[in-house]
Amino acid sequence: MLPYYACNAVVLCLIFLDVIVYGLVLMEDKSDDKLMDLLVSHIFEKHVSPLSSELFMATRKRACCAFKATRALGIQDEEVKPVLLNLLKLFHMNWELIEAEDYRALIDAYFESKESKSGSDEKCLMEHSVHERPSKRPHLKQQEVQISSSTDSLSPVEKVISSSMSPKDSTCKRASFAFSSERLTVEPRRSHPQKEKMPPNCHTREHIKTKTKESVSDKADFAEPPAAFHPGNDCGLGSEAWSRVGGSTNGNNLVTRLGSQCDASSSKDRRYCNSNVLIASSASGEVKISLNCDSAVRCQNFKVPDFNSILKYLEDKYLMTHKLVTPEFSMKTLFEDLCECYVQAVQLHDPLPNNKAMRIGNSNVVDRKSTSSFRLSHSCNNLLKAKHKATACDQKRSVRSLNDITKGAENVKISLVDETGKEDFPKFIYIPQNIIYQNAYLIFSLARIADVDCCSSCSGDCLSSRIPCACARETGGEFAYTPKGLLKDDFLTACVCMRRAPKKDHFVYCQDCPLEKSKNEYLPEPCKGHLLRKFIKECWRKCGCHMTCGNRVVQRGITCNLQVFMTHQGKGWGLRTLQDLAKGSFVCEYVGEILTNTELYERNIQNRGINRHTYPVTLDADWGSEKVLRDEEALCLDATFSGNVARFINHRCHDGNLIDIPVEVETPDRHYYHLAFFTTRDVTASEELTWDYGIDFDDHDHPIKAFRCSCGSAYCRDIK
Ligand SMILES: C[S@@+](CC[C@H](N)C(=O)[O-])C[C@H]1O[C@@H](n2cnc3c(N)ncnc32)[C@H](O)[C@@H]1O
Repeated sequence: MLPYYACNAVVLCLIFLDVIVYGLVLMEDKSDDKLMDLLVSHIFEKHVSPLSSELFMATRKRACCAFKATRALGIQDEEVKPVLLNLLKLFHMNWELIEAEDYRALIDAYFESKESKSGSDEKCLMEHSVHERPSKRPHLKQQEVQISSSTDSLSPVEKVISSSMSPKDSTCKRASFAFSSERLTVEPRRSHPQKEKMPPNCHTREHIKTKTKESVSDKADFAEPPAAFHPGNDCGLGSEAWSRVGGSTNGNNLVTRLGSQCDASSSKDRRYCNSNVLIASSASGEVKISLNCDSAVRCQNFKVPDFNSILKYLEDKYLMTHKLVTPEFSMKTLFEDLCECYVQAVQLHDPLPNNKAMRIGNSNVVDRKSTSSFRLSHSCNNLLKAKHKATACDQKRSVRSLNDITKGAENVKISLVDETGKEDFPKFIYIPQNIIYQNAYLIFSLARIADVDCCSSCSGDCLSSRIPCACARETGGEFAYTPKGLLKDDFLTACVCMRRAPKKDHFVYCQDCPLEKSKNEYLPEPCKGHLLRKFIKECWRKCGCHMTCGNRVVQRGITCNLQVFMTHQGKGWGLRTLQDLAKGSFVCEYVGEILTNTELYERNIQNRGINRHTYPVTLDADWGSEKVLRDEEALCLDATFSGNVARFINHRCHDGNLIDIPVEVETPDRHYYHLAFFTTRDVTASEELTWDYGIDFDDHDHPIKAFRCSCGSAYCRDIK
């Protein structure tokens, strides 16, 4: 209990504060007085009947709110005035239309009026309109710049950050999200040099930031422990797993509320009432997003809407307003992106064991203490990036895409997108099949395939015959594929186990290792060992079966919908699937130039010192079975200059969702074979496809030049 005098002091302080705040409100209003009066009289210029003071005041208030919304974008009232007058005329004084969607009509009209101007202003605004248009909408900007003072009243354990409108704003119809998971929105406290350089008509997020009372950067603090609280019933996420782990303060479980509140009482329009977005993550890495639109629930005749149609509606709306050019944009991917980013942000900011430095991107090693959110945003997706990037007219950011990198060479188109808009398109020649570079010794001849190695007496589909044909001999008398074209579970499991947990006897050591020999002809080092592999043998030309035979999967080429994209973890380009893939699906083959190891070694020497991605794989699956291999028989594939889409598949230590399996097609020996990628588990649309390159990060002699791994796997081998 507080003593009586202390209570009085508190009350007095509150009154004093109120007076100050009220004074500020008045001061601000006073400065606008003239303009407002002038504007309202302009509005009613042609008004014939006597104007009631109520109507005058109501109009004044609405105009005031409109200016507030545009001022938040750094636009001068004077500039908005003619636009507002025009719109009122156009809409026959219907304010609702102007106020709808956070004054979108007004803001769009303002920018459109600006765009039609000539000169440098125009150029700047054009760029602005392309890259900044989405953020013209105040509620979106709010997501990034406003933190509610109401968060102060929340318990520190919750750290739930929601937005609420200040008392001054409460009469304005404006829905606002405070996008402010503390750790997602931290910014370095520094001045922005671009701000000074910007032309006066470039209204940027930075402008907005300066106008908000309390910017995110003032609030956030990296040093604070991660927010964690029990996502109870109120957030609607109370599944067992979540509630079980919730409430702990170990930093693994996070709940962030992106709230939107507005004075419902003052808003007749239900669309602008309370809503909030809640994101929770569990220790196991799951992320759940809960949308709470209580105003919708309060609607008469409330029915649960079909979520897909809401997503479709949103997609259309965003495609229109954001002018996104990527054909793959969908709300689903946006949400997935949001989850991914959330998890990344969480991972990146988890305390590191022994205070070790944390790595962000390819080669950046930064001390945790000096880590700024600028780096965090660099490694996160563009939801976060946008916040930092779109600060000036000269900083372009637009999605760039290619429709088909294969130029028609594959059965399917493979698109490429760069959501950062910053990367040069990769330079290489797309080839759908391996080609010999120079010295590799390869003979594809029917004469080399003995009758016992093919099924000339078969017809139709070998998989449907009661007794498996000779082509199944390689896989123990059973075909590796199911009738649906997937790898059989047993076969896949055996391959994955050999790869992930190889036993000693899974390695073979060649007497005269071609890899070592290629480095030094005179004093070769002992062989480091090659992993024994399981092979698939597909039917081929000498076989009597049909091309649609179930034992011809890899040779029929890519059938799934793939996309090359710019990763957000500093890995460069990556490959993702745009469709769900069942476990055991064939994805693509690794295609490149067929080189001898000596040729590859020489290429690597030439490229030494050049900081670039490398793309070789060694075809060493059977090197142990022959005592000595001639140089021209010890082969590898290099996709650096010529290759297919597989050249974009990034490495993931241990638990990649793809596995590479050797496939014999046209040659009976195993000096040359195809390397085909199959999924190791069910993969969902938009997941990045990865495989374990099998590299030892300490072996600097490995044909794949060592890189700092940012695979994100819990089993990453490159943790130093
Ligand atoms: C076969 S390429 C993969 C495609 C490549 N990311 C690109 O942009 O073209 C292999 C190169 O990608 C990069 N890379 C692949 N996986 C990575 C990972 N887990 N972490 C960091 N870099 C990676 C490395 O530079 C590596 O040399």
